[in-house]
Formats: sequence, structure tokens, C-alpha cells
Amino acid sequence: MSQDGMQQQQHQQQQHSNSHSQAHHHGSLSQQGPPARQTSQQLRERLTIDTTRYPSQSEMACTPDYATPVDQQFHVDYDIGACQNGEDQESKSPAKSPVRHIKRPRHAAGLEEGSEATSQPSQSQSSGRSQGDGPSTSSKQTQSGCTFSLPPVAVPPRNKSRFARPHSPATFKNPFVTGGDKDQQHCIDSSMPKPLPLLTSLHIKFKVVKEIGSGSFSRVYRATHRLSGLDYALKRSRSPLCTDAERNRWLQEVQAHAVVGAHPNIVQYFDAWAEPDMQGDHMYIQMEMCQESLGSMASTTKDPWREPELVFLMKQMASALAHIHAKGVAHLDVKPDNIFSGVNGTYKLGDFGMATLKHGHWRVDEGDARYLSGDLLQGKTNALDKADVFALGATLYELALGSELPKAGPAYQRLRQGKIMMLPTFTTQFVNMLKALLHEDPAQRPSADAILKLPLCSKAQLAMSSVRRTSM
Ligand SMILES: Nc1ncnc2c1ncn2[C@@H]1O[C@H](COP(=O)(O)OP(=O)(O)OP(=O)(O)O)[C@@H](O)[C@H]1O
Repeated sequence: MSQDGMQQQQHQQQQHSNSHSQAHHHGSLSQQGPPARQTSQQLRERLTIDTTRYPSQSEMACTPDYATPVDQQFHVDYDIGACQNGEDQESKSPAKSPVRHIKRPRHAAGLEEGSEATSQPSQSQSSGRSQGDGPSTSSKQTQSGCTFSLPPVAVPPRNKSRFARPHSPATFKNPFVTGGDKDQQHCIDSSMPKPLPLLTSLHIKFKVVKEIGSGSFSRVYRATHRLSGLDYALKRSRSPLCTDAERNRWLQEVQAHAVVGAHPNIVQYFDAWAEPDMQGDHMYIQMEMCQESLGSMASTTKDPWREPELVFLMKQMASALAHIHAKGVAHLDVKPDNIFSGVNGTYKLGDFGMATLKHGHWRVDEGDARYLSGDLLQGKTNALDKADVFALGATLYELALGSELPKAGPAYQRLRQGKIMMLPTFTTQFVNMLKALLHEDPAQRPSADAILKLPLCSKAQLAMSSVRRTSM
């Protein structure tokens, strides 16, 4: 075929294609392009759909056209938004309409919520619309050919209560990060619009496997994260949090635990949230799943620990405390119940329920009396990091004895003065170190950092096989 002949054939094909499109999309459908400004009269004419002149949606099978580029597709050219609440759902084109929404005056009479005009399309509305200033009454023709009007779309008045944004859940300042400025919103106050964000993610995110422990304030569950398949420890408040004091106790635990961050000898914090039940809000903390605590191990095996095992434990706990203290936090509840065995012979310090600011004048709750230093008992809170060191010394002493520490009485008082029983199976170096940790005067106790630098600690690189307690 000659060049001229080919051009002529292409021209004919083009013409045929154009006329075909126009025949199928007469009136109501238009090719996309910059929408021309239309008078209301034109719009009304276009809104009248002659369904007999183009294939119905069911004939077109409603399949989205992914092959044709979007700017070459055909689009319904009437106010889709106005029809969405009516019976016109089927007429929606899969492609976006180039015409957005036909603007209608918001102040149109009779469109206030509850007025008759919102629910009863009338002839007068249609005629009003024909003059270009009425409400949005979309008319179209049914398959039988008769024209009817869609109800006008009510534009609710800008009513404050309806359009007011819902209160966002509170975002708290973390005093462990920002310091103890009392003016900052760091704690919960019932006057806040929503004291805690009530999120429900427990059963959506987790499969609760079983309860693995409980304390005075909480129950702890083993739970599998549904997406990752990993196991976590979920700590749940024992009873619903009803008062601000209860909520703030949890908030403080969450904030302290979160700010401490990752450390090999600290139970890793992951997330925290509140969930409502019939009685109130329960608080959840998602943590690393650990093995047994030393407290529960000690209750089953009463054998005293050997020195290498204790030095190994002391080194790891001193490392955890040095990290916590460097973050400005004091743990205030170091005890065997809160030290967990992890994998490969590691130990991890957990339970930040008593944690507070190391030097700030923040809430200081007394932890377990058996591990409380004399200075804390006397209400001296200016060296809280050293109170942790005392509690570590008391923990090591208890494990060395293989028996529980006294809760009261002369033996209790003697320990607060740094006086301990003979430990014949331990080296003098170890016993002296223990006495230093339990010193009556907090200033005389070594810091956690200083403990790590002791010659005893540098010798604490035990072969894993020799660490009897963590091989479970
Ligand atoms: N991360 C964890 N992995 C495995 N078990 C855990 C974990 N955290 C806590 N547990 C188990 O749950 C028990 C209670 O936890 P925890 O001590 O944190 O609760 P509590 O209510 O703060 O207790 P307390 O009475 O000491 O204040 C622990 O003794 C331990 O047996």
C-alpha cells in the first residue's frame, strides 16, 4: 500500500473510532479534559441520563479499565457525590470524575438539619435549581425512560458540636527524659478530656498463651504476637485503674521502662497501652519474654550460690544499674524476684514499677522491705542510685546464704548497718565487696560504675558451662 493510501486508511479508522465513542457515550459521558464552565441549565440537561442510549453498567460488567491510560478514559459527568447515598451506586464509573462536586450554596433555605426540604424533594426545588441557585437535586432517567429527581443532598450547617474535632489522646511529657518540671503534663488528671487512650489491641495483636506470673499489682502472661509469631511477656494490671494515683503509678512504670532503652541485662520494653473492660481500664506492658526469676528459682532450690556465680550475676546487674542510673533513673526494686534469667547465661533486671528519677524529687515508693537501705527507710532520697546498690548487695547476700532475708527484728537492723554473717566459703575479697555494697552510709557505697571496675568483676568471665543457674 502507498504512503497516501495508508494515511487515508488511518484517517478513516480514527473517524470511525470517534463516532463509535460518541454513539456509546452520548450526553451523560464525556471525554476527560479540562472541564468547561457550564451553566446550570447545561448541567441539568447533562444530568438527565438517557439509559437507552448507552450500555448499562451490568452490560459493561463494571470491570475497571486498567489498560486505557486514565486521561483517555470516559467518565460519568454528573455529581457522583450527590448520588452516593441514593440508589445510584451502580452508576459510578471506576475512574475518577474530572468534575468534582457541583457547588451548591450552603445557606440555601430549607437545608438545615431536620427541615422538611432535606427529605422531600419537591417541584419547587427542581425549578429553583433550574434558576441556578437551588439545592442540589440530581435528576436522571430510569430505564423505563421517566425522569425523577434524586433527593437534595443536605449540607449540614457548620455546627460546632458536629464538626468539632474529637479530642486526641493525651501525649505526656516523660519526666525521665525532660526532668521533673512540675508544670509539664507528665501525669494523669481526671479533668483531662480522655485520661488514657482506650485502645484495644490485646486480642487483635496477640494470642494469650498462659499466665506465667503475678505480683501485687499485676498478672503476667505469655502471649504470641499474631503477625510476627514471637512470644512476649504481657503485664496486665491486676485490677482496673480507677484513680489517678493508680493510673500514674502505671504511667511512671511505662515511662521509666521505656526511657531506659535496650540493654543486654535489662528486660526489653516494647509497648504499653490501656484497654477497657466492664469495670475500667487495664494497663498493659509488652516486654521481652524471659525465663524464671531468681526468686522463683530460689524458692525451689534453696542451695546457696557459689562465689563465681554470684560475681557473674553481680557484674551483669551492676552493668544494668550503671545503664539505668546514666539515664537518670533509679530502679528501687532490685531483688531476686525482679531478676530474670535470659538465654546464654545472661540475667536481666525487670519490673520498673518502683522506678523513679535518680535525683529528682519524684514519687518515691518503698520497694520490698527486705532490700531497702537504711537511708531510704529514713526518707533520705538524695542518693537513690546508692539505694539500688544496697538492694543489689542484699540480693547477693541472700543468694549467698541460700535463705530469705529478715523482714524485721535485730537481724534486719544489723544488715542496715552493713553487718553480715560469716561466709566461710567465700573469699575475703568477695565478702569485703559485699560489705561495701551494704554500707550504712550511701556515700561509702560504690556506684554501679565503680563496681564494674573492681578487679573481682574483671575476673567474672566465666565459662557458660560453669554457670549452673542459667542453663535451664
Ligand atoms: N518479662 C518477663 N518474662 C517472664 N516472666 C515475667 C516477666 N515479667 C514478669 N514476669 C513474671 O511475673 C511476675 C510478676 O511480675 P512483676 O514482678 O513485674 O509484677 P508486679 O505486680 O510489679 O510485682 P511486685 O509484687 O514485685 O510489685 C514475676 O515474678 C515473674 O514471675
